[in-house]
Amino acid sequence: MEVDQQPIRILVVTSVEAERDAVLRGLQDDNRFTLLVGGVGPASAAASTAAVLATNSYDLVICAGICGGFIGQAGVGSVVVASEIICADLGAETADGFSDVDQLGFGSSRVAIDKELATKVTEAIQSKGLPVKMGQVLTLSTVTGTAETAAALAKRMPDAAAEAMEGYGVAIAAQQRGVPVLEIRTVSNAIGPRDKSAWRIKDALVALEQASAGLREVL
Ligand SMILES: O=C(O)c1cccc(C(=O)CC[C@H]2O[C@@H](n3cnc4c(=O)[nH]cnc43)[C@H](O)[C@@H]2O)c1
Repeated sequence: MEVDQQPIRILVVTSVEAERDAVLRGLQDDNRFTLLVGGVGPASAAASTAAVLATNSYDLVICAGICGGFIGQAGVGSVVVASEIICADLGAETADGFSDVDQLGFGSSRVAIDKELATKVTEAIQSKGLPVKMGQVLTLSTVTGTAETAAALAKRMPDAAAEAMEGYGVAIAAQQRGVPVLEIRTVSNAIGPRDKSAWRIKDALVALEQASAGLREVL
């Protein structure tokens, strides 16, 4: 007996409405995608995502939005597709520095990504003419706001490309349901001294729209 192939169902979680609207413009009414505004920060993102996944079935969850880029890794206006999602402040401060929960023996602060899928998405976004890289995306509850903290974080996490505030929450909710997850971020600001007036939010939202158009074509 031949079984009809069902279309893939994808849940995209953003933190705020402006990000959701940018993603929606890029997706152009593609009904395979459901958009959720999950709120700012990992707790709100996790709870919102888990609530939707409890009553609906999806094949893929994507955390999408704007982010800060590490200087020399991801420039303003560029796109980062997560190779790994890492909660960078989940652990303990010790006399010898930061210990993550993996070292403490309490689970993991890292969520793995399907590299083949992330590579396909990265290539599709690149085909839209956008600067894009695959790299670790950190989740933090507190936005980095000084040069000193930025330097310390870059030293502790040398392979990180970007930081944002929701990826790990979305990823844990998806992981607990056995659903694969991606994180796609566009860079609005360099990570460092806080100056929100310098954030290029409009440019990052335009890049998010274009990246979402690429996403639609590859999935
Ligand atoms: O003010 C606006 O018009 C506006 C439009 C869209 C988004 C925003 C946000 O403030 C989004 C907050 C969201 O952005 C992520 N983010 C951006 N830069 C950083 C950063 O340097 N470090 C950490 N997170 C960053 C984060 O995920 C926030 O939830 C405003």
